Amino acid sequence: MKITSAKVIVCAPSRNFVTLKIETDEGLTGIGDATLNGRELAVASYLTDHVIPCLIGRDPQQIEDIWQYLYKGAYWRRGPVTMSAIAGVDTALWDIKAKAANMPLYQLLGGKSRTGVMVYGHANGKDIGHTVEEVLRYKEMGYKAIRAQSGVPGLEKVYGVGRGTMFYEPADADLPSEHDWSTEKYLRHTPELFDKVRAAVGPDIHLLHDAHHRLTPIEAGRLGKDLEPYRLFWLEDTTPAENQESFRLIRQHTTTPLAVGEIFNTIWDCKDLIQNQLIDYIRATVVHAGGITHLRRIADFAALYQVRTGCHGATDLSPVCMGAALNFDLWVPNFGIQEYMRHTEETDAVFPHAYTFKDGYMHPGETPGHGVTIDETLAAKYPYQRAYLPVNRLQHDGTLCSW
Ligand SMILES: O=C(O)C(=O)C[C@H](O)[C@H](O)CO
Ligand SMILES: [Mg+2]
Repeated sequence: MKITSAKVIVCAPSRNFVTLKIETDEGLTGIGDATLNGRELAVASYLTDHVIPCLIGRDPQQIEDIWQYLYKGAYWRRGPVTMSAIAGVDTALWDIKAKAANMPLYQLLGGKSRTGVMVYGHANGKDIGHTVEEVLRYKEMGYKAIRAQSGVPGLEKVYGVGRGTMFYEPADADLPSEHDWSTEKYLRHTPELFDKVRAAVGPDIHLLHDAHHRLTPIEAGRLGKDLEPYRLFWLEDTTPAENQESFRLIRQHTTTPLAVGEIFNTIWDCKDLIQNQLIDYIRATVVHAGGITHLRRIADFAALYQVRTGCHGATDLSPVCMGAALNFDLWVPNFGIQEYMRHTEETDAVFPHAYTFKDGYMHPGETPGHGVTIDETLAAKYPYQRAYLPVNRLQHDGTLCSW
């Protein structure tokens, strides 16, 4: 088999997505997600200008060799743009291989290890009362695991709390919007939020929370300790993880399970975190961590240290990534949980998919490949629209801090 052509499709059905489509001389095609929120066109150019010319004529069945060729062959390794581009290629190649085998991708990976993929949904409210209502609404919809985020008194805009309740979308402006931040207000408010949420939802629902990189390690330790009575499934991204060693300080202070890694792009970003057992869940995902080929490597390494997977699954990861991730999740032995933030109807129409949700669990479906396609005619009706993630400033003096 040979790759005869490949193209990048950029479209914005409610938000921007970058999709790579690969065609072969045997009529099989595959698609991969290569979306990098707020930097989409950089990946599109990387693919079109630098990767696609190297793919033509290659055998799409040699997935590992093509992965190594793109990773080592660029000389410039790692980084979100490079690794999202490689992920787009890798996902499309796994799609083709599974179609050629006439199997859903999870079968090719080794078959299913569970009956369904437990997912967590996002309950967001403007205040504690509203968040409690939303958590109960998610419980009613069948979710077994729910992330709770709430507005903080005295802060105007807070990560995780959007305008709508089902489709929170942080990339909301054609220049970055500005949020304000106060760690003191957040740390006062969050234990009270979980006190109320846990009392309302009962002991059996898994609760999660995302601190979105805003705390120092010692503040993170304090928050983890304050949340211990509410038995969280995980506390995510408490502090930026460039310095992997800093998680040791958090660990020394709390038994609340820790998750990190949605912005990681290779195994090197989490090597120390995993081998020192400083985290419990690794959030790396198909699209930003080099595709199925590399994510599988991270998960196998994590398994040695009893670290489980918890793939990122916000709306900026396209249904193509979701389909690939669900096939991965159904197979991976050390699975923990999968994030599931529903896409809008417009997005779902552009990306018809085989995956389904029922009673808190998802299934990738039985369609050969990863089970997601793209309607190119419909996609063309939604041209790219520049959209940035917000920036954050300390409320008291305007210092730029992590968003
Ligand atoms: O879903 C999450 O946990 C996030 O933190 C979402 C991120 O803010 C989003 O994917 C950024 O593009
Ligand atoms: Mg997050």
